[in-house]
Amino acid sequence: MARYELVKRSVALITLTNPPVNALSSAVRHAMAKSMEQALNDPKVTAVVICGENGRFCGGADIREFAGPLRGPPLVPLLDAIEAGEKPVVAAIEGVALGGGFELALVCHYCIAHFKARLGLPEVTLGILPAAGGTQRLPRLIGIPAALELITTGRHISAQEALKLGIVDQVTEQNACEVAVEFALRAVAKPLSSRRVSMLTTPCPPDLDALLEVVTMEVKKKARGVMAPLACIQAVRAAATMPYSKGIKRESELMATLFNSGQARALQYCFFAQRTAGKWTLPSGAQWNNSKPREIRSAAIIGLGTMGRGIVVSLARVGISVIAVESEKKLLETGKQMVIGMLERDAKRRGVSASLNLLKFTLSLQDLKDVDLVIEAVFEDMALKKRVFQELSKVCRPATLLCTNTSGLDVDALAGVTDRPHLVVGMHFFSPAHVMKLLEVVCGPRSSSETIATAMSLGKRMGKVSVAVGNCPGFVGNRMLKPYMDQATFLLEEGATPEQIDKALEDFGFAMGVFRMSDLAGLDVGWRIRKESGLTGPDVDPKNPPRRRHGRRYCPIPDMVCEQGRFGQKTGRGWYMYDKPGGTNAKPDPLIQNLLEMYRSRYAIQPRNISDQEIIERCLFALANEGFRILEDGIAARPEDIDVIYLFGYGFPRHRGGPMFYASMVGLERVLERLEHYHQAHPDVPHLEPSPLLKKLVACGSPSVQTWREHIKTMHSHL
Ligand SMILES: CCCCCC/C=C/CC(=O)SCCNC(=O)CCNC(=O)[C@H](O)C(C)(C)COP(=O)(O)OP(=O)(O)OC[C@H]1O[C@@H](n2cnc3c(N)ncnc32)[C@H](O)[C@@H]1OP(=O)(O)O
Repeated sequence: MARYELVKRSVALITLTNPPVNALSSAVRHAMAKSMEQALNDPKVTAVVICGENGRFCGGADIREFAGPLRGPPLVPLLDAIEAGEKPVVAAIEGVALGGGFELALVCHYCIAHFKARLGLPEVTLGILPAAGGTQRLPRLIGIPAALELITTGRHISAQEALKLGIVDQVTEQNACEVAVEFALRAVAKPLSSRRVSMLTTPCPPDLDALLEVVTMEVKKKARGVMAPLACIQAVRAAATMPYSKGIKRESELMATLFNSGQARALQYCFFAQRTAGKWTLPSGAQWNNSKPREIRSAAIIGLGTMGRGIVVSLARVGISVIAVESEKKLLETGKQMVIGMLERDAKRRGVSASLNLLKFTLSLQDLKDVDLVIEAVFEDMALKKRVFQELSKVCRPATLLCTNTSGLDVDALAGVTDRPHLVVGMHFFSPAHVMKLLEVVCGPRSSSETIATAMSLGKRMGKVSVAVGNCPGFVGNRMLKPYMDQATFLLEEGATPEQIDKALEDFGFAMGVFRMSDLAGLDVGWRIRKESGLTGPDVDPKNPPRRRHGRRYCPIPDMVCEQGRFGQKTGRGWYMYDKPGGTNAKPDPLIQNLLEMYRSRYAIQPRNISDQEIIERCLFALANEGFRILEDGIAARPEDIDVIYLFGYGFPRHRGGPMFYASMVGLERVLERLEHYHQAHPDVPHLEPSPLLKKLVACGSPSVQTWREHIKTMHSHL
């Protein structure tokens, strides 16, 4: 857990040995305390160097230990003792120094960082604060504004930025540990008092209160309802207004308010859920760690619409050659100019040169014969996609992978028209594809494990959070969206307004309520799909009662909104009104209010007052209920996968953990009881009928979300 060696006859080298990130588990803290004691008591030792094994200094506290009672030596006295010691201690930072790892570096009298190292205090992203003195030492070292920024955002900084800020003393391209040992030898004779950061006076701006007020407002706006950043601000205020001994107590009190909070549990769950999602498995036994992905050097994108353009940018910026195909010269030229502009802007932002040399634009599918992988991103029309896949089968070499960027169509039906169904997989990107982190990798029943491994690994290479899902209409994300949006429109019928529903969802933590989000996405897409599936338009069977389809409740209000040419932000009108087409400032529209009133009076619906609680319960429990069905159907392998999809693709608030974690936090029994209640009130809404898996979990005593998988006996796992 910590290795102790004497090097150069007088330097104690303490190496943290807790792979993969040398987290400060209780065993590591114990070993460190022993090693430090040995070093400080050994007269041969004149200086100490602390480093981490395998080129990683320290990833911070062992987050897994937060779930149970805290054991082992506390970190604060250990760190205080290191700082107070009479022998110089040098941190040799390679890889990462995060959280408690960064706090450890802050108590060392000197820091040497490898030029590729990253440092940061990401505790806030885990719902806590840096409680091993980080909130007290960092402001003393780099000042209040810079410390506030790092602590409230959790941003990682490079070694170069750390040098500029005065956090590290030297950046090296050599072995940081060797450089640190030499540095330590030179430091032996030097006085240490000015190197003890807790003894420094915090440089305090004259307008401290105004500064803290501005940061508080910013934080509240960015992370609505999230507690940890606000507690971080209070802790930093203590660093500015109190001596270290009092400030550290304040830090600890604030940590106590966060440590066992639901938000901290949710955020820590998100951290592990994201990592769990990468670990896909198939019923065949193939999985992430036994299936080798193919190397992808070249790719082709068919279609240069919004999605296609974003995918081209995502591929090119990670060094993959891309051939982009359009069907008409004008579309090709427009797409080309937009892609070039996007890549140039992206490169400028990242301070690199745009990889335009990797791009080729063509009107001919024949040019694709040698590429490793094709992603089709044409219009969401099955017949068109089938034609493209048939063509691709003819022109591409037999080993080329064929991927479809569809948001819900049958991937296996597309595989069926090719000569290589095992090489076909869905890659559902989210718009804009070069910005959104989520990728649903849709595994058809015939997709090979190598194909899935390749799509997952390509997603990772593009910086996406990739989740493997089964093949069913809408896959996971969009399948769950339907009951959520249905509830929102039913609530409109019953008396709510779009702004009331959106406010309730935004107060819950969504960046955008369902109606604002729909306006942004465009209302015409859903309308076209509803027309094509005979739910609205001339194909509706006139024998249907007006607000029913296929024996279920149906709300035609979204169709009525579209019939007025209100397609959302792009037309300047949707559920809200905007200053102009493309405007983003949503204002409630009296015309929508009129439409709702006329609608209710036409169908003799007596509007009622609807509470925010009902809005949240009906929208979010219906959402989670569909998630349970998805688990039953084997379309998602684990609740973590569903939650990750909603966190990264649909703006579900991270401090709530995702829809499935949220349901577990509310209590499955309560969710079941409320769904039963609402289903009784609305028996013609099948989505409100509690799923068998939910009932089963409640009958099993509502086990923790991490163990649900053991209770899912899927007969037809698609994953
Ligand atoms: C008395 C209690 C002690 C209190 C001490 C004072 C309090 C301090 C607060 C903290 O320090 S909170 C922790 C702050 N640190 C972090 O948030 C860092 C989290 N980790 C990362 O950001 C990344 O893992 C990384 C370090 C940048 C490495 O990224 P990479 O992509 O290379 O690997 P991953 O796949 O993310 O991780 C590999 C593996 O390691 C697990 N893991 C990573 N960090 C931790 C950690 N701090 N604790 C426990 N486990 C960690 C991760 O889950 C992966 O494991 P898996 O099994 O593959 O899921």
